[in-house]
Amino acid sequence: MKIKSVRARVYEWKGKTVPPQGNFCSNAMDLVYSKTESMSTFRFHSWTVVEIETDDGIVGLGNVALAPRIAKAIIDEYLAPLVVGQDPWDYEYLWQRMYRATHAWGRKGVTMAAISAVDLAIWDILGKSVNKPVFKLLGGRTKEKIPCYYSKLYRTDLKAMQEEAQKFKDQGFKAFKMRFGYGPAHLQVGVKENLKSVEAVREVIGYDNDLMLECYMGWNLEYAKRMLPKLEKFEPRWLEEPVIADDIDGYAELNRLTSIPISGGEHEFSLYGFKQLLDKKAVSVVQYDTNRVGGITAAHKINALCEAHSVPVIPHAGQMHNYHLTMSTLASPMAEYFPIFDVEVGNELFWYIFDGEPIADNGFLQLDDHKPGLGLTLKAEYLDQFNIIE
Ligand SMILES: O=C(O)[C@H](O)[C@H](O)[C@@H](O)CO
Ligand SMILES: [Mg+2]
Repeated sequence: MKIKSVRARVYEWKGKTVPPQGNFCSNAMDLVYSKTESMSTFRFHSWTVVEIETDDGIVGLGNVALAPRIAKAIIDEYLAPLVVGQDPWDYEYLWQRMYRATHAWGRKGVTMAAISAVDLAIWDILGKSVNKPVFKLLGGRTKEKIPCYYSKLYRTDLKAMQEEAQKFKDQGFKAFKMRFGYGPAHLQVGVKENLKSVEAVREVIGYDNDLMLECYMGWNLEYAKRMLPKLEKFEPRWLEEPVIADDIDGYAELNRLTSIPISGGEHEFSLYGFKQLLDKKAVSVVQYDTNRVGGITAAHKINALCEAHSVPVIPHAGQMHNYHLTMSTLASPMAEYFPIFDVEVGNELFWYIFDGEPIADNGFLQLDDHKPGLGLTLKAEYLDQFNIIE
């Protein structure tokens, strides 16, 4: 079997979007003075879809959501020529080819995200060519079904957050991730507002359910050190991305400082990036995203590294490409889950592009032992709400 063609298209959403309400989500831009709403930098309203076809007609589907137009350019210009004509079963060789050929300017960020999308499509081909789901090629079924946590609860008004938490608690979720809305720039008022939101959500979900707290790189080391002691009484399962991804020593100091596990990784890339996080004991929960970190070829290696360090892997953002990794290892106890809703920040946009994503049932996800590859197809229903760039 040989790779015959690589097609990368950008799906740009032109449909309705719900503008962020309230103090929506603390984020890395909060500390940078600007007249625009700080979260406006972090929109995922377009997505790159990669289709790789083999000479015997199998089509593998990959995707990438970081800097989609740039990712497409990198795939078209640099990565496609490296894999066309090659055997997809030589996936490690192909991965190294893409990684090393772009090493002078790649390694992390959008280049690794582009490599991830190609690698996902290759693994989709491998599964389809032997009529097995990808997780059966990685380690098989390690769970009867995958526990997942409800991930949204952006910082709107407290009553709305409580209603949202109640709605999904009633749907059987046993774990919830909420977003802080305030950081260092909001002074003591922001500290109080952050604590009020955690108290409000705990009031609804109680202490028999897990609560995770998301900072999305919006704090800094000094602010996090002030906040952590105040948060301990709420018994969070983890505090996520309290500092920017490059502040690995900051992560490590926080992770040593308190009983609250520090999590991160959705903005880290490659096996080497996670070796550094783990060697420095910078995180207690690893959250790579398989469509960013280097695809399944890289994520599978990182799962083994996390197992050796006894650090759980709970990949960022759910989605099928992550569920196969979670299903295939005991090192990954659960998955993130974004339910489908009107397009807002855009984490949920994949629901409008792909068919085949599992719907959570009573806080669990199920994968099909007999659905080959990643198990996704392209959805036709919303095509008229996308501009598609070939
Ligand atoms: O962990 C997450 O789900 C991410 O940080 C979100 O993708 C981001 O949009 C902030 O909520
Ligand atoms: Mg996050």
